[in-house]
Amino acid sequence: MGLAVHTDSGFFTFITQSPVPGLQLLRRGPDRWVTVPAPPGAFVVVLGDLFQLLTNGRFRSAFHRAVVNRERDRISVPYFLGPPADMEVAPLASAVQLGRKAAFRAVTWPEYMGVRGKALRTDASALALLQVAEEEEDDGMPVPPKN
Ligand SMILES: O=C(O)CCC(=O)C(=O)O
Ligand SMILES: [Fe+2]
Repeated sequence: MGLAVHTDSGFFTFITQSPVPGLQLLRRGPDRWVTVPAPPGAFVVVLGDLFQLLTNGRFRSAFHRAVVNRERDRISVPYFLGPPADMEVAPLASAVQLGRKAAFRAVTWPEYMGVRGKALRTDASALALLQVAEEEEDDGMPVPPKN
């Protein structure tokens, strides 16, 4: 089973993989897929959308995908770390520059998942739907690449 390009929802994802690589991260400018090595015992840490929201866009969630091959089985175990379900996540005051507005509205993780479902149906990104002002590094909301 492979996985189409996406960002994760929580703060961080910790992924451990069998020795068959398949996880790929998108590097920007120019866009290219980079295969993440899978040394035994290693965990890959992926930043998710709620971390981007929390840091007001200072840290960006990473587009990634998983590719598989017919020759060798690949197993990966992701652990999704995020806030408790009833906790509202909003941009940290210390991440918003003086005189600027928070770029995103506050959401809980379950509320974010609802927005993400809506985003999937409309081809938008969940973070774009939660955005209320421009991000500080104003190079626009990243657009997911085509697979
Ligand atoms: O299979 C992998 O290494 C990635 C899994 C993943 O991206 C996810 O479950 O969100
Ligand atoms: Fe993922």
